[in-house]
Amino acid sequence: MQIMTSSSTSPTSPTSPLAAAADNGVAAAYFNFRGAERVPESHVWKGMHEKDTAPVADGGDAVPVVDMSGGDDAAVAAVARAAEEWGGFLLVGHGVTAEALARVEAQAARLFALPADDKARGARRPGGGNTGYGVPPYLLRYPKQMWAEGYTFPPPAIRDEFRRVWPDAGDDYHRFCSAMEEYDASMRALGERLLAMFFKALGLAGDDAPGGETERKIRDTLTSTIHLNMFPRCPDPDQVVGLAAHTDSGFFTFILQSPVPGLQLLRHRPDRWVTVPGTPGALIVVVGDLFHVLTNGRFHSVFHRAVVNRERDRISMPYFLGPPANMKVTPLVTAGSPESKAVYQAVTWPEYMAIRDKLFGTNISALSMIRIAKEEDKES
Ligand SMILES: C=C1C[C@]23C[C@H]1CC[C@H]2[C@@]12CCC[C@@](C)(C(=O)O1)[C@H]2[C@@H]3C(=O)O
Ligand SMILES: O=C(O)CCC(=O)C(=O)O
Ligand SMILES: [Fe+2]
Repeated sequence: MQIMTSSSTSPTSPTSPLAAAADNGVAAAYFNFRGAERVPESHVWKGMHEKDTAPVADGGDAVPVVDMSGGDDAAVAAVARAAEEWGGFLLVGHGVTAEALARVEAQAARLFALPADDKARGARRPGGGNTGYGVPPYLLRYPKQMWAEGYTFPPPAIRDEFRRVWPDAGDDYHRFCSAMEEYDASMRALGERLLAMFFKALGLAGDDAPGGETERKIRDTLTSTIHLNMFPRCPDPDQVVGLAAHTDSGFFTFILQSPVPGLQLLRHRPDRWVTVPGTPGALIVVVGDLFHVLTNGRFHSVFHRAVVNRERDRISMPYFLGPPANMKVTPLVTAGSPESKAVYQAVTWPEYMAIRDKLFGTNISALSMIRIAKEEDKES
């Protein structure tokens, strides 16, 4: 079995784009998952499945489902409850057909099925932003590797980015780009609708409502990032993790997961992982840390992770929505909110990522770091 790590590739093949990237700590070459008969030590996670407990008996572990088919207003109460109690939910009746979603997923599958050298042309580059084929920098810091391949890109860059993978810009390239553009257009439109629903749920909607100005500003400047995940089937799924537990850092994320389940949400008291069903045509919404801050803690971000499967490859396509890099995200405090003052410091997305990065490996969460202590609260 061949194990490719940054240390084993870089000295021997200095011309490989992956090696060059790895030298700069930007991307690591992936292990060759295809046909792996056992899990190498580099990918073994100990104690990963400790919190795998039986679902609580009272039906409380059924992931909330929000159905938009009866109109957005009718679903606002369900959105509010799910965002407050779970920080995540299944979204159905959203108008994007299961067939359209399956088409996009099929294109992602074709990208990952390309020969390793083709994908390597798209490797993350130093100074290339959060873009390219490879492990996002934050995840590179874990001592163990995850059982996944990933490709990250901002939608406006689709055509340029994938010329790296398909330099001939043939039919495969065009089919892939069109599918991703279609996914972008659908998710962006849905993102704006859901944003409006979130604001209604907060009691802040409407142009002359207290949040009207903010809502418009957020809607008009929303940025998006697509991250394609491929979790190959694994000979020993209990030893590995597809994607380690994390919260998303932006506002909120749509996740298209293939009918193969694997996404789990963390629930508390007792701590346990709840598997999100692979409902065809459903999208999963997870609340991110900056939305937690914006709503002053009323909606909360949710820890989630992806586990892998012995029989089938699994694809997920998170679509991250967030503010532009220069926007200070400031808690919205209104009469209806349980807190009468902001309990979080205003932060930009990059500032928040830097805090989270610094705290990596500690038990301190980045959100708690920017939480305003009650004493300070009284003084201000
Ligand atoms: C727009 C985003 C959102 C990012 C960073 C950037 C691109 C890649 C995203 C992820 C994907 C994997 C988990 C995560 C935690 C990671 O390390 O990279 C995500 C992160 C975040 O939500 O913070
Ligand atoms: O694979 C999934 O369902 C979730 C992916 C995810 O959480 C992420 O990429 O941030
Ligand atoms: Fe995530």
